[in-house]
Amino acid sequence: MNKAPMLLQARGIKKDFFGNVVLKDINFTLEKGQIMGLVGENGAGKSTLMKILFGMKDITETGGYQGDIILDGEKVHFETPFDALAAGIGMVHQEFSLLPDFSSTENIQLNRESVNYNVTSEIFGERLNTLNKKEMRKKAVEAINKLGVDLSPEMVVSEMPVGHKQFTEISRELSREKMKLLILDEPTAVLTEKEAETLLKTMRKLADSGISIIFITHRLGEIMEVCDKILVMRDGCIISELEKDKTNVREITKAMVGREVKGISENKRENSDAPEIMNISHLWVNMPGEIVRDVNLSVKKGEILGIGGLAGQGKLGIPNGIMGLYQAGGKVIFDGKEIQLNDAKLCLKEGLAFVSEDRRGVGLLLDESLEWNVSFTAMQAQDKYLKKYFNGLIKWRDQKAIEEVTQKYIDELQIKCTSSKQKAKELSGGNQQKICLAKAFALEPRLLMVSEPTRGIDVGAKALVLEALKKYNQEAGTTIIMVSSELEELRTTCDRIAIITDGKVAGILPAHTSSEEFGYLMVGAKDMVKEGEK
Ligand SMILES: Nc1ncnc2c1ncn2[C@@H]1O[C@H](COP(=O)(O)OP(=O)(O)OP(=O)(O)O)[C@@H](O)[C@H]1O
Repeated sequence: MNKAPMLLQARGIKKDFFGNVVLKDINFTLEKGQIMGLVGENGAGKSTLMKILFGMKDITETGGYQGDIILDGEKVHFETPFDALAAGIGMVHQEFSLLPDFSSTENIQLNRESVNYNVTSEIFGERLNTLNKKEMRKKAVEAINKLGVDLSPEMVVSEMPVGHKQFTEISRELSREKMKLLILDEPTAVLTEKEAETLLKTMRKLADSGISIIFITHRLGEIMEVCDKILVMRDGCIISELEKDKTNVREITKAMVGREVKGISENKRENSDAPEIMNISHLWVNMPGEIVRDVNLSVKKGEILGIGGLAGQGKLGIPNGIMGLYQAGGKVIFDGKEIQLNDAKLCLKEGLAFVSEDRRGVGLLLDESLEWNVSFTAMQAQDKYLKKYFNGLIKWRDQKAIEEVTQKYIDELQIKCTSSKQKAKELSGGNQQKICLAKAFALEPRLLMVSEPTRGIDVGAKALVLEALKKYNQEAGTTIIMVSSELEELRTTCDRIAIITDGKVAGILPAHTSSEEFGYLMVGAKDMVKEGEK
């Protein structure tokens, strides 16, 4: 068989951020129509390498890079994403680069019309009036159809659940003409299994039409399903290059972390006699795409209660509603006292904490240090990590306490950073997720809600994060409500799992119940379930 022509070659790529070397000597080639998987632990350097290929300002503003990139036989050096776009490279980033106040159609079409990558909404607003909206909608719908998903072209980005935002990003790239290379940085992290499957199929179609794809994901099953070859990165180097047909998930994992990865120990606790700590009755939450209609739940003190279900059924709406991030109604009683809904600050004061699934949107203060991120909410809501003078009249940051608590969680969660003073935006995605957890732990809540806690976390660190939640639950006695789209992760971490369908509780089963039974609840076949409370 003839080898496909080469599209891309990277030769001796090196990158440091102010002396911190994050890419050492990267060499690889990519053929036309080939899908290359890029895997590695959190902080291995995957996103940095892709940002170089796409001419991102994080790279140009930090001294550029060394080495050569050859595209279609010509040496290229992109100073801005526009240079990369003009050369036929598209990229879907880990963080969304959408305009929140505009619809999917506008986002899909505007970025390709735009002349300035970071152009403000005001300018877009004016431009919008002069554009042919009917034509734009038609093209956006074409791109959405290419992807094969159920996405409303009219929905405004700020009201979309994360999965829809991701599809808008991908549709935007698909609407570009003359695309040669598509870079997808963890595109499936915010998608459900079914949505991810759709995306993988589209990727295969695109590759068959001659477009090359670089695909970063922590879900190794997806790598095996769709890639032709796999590059494994560790600590800024390429550790191995594997052909899909000659490798397996175990070998890839071992290459990534340099050791065999231990599974997560199973939770076999049954504490049915524990008293109730939270009672949720007739809860409704107006979270677009994750509407909660009528949820009734009793949470037991000291347990880890899992909340699962298919995307769009309302599981994400529950913690978001209780914590006041979306409009909610109904009654929530916590430790004998009714929680005032729609007031996030009051919830924090009552001893509730929430790690959102939307890490960048509500999770982090990106321009601030890790110390500030970990301690800020506790300082603001609970007067923690403050020194008080004159009977509390004057409060001042307790720098030593702040440093200590941040360092404690950097060690426990193995957060990869240069120091606790580093800015949050400089951390890799997975390590940012760990900071979100540290921030919640630092609040020492009586009840902690976590939503998609392992999103973007590598296979090695996943067990670490789940074990950290269990340890925190056992040692501090904190009750945890964990929302996740990964049933297996719920089954190994929780005591009981409630499945949400159509905005209501379809049933609650002990975590050790078989996946099949949970599956029945998810698809509304309650009658098929044998055991549990239903
Ligand atoms: N703007 C920046 N300034 C300083 N350091 C940075 C910056 N961007 C990334 N880094 C560092 O470069 C290293 C590699 O990060 P990168 O985001 O490439 O990792 P990754 O492999 O994509 O990880 P993840 O799987 O968690 O997304 C990390 O140690 C990170 O802290």
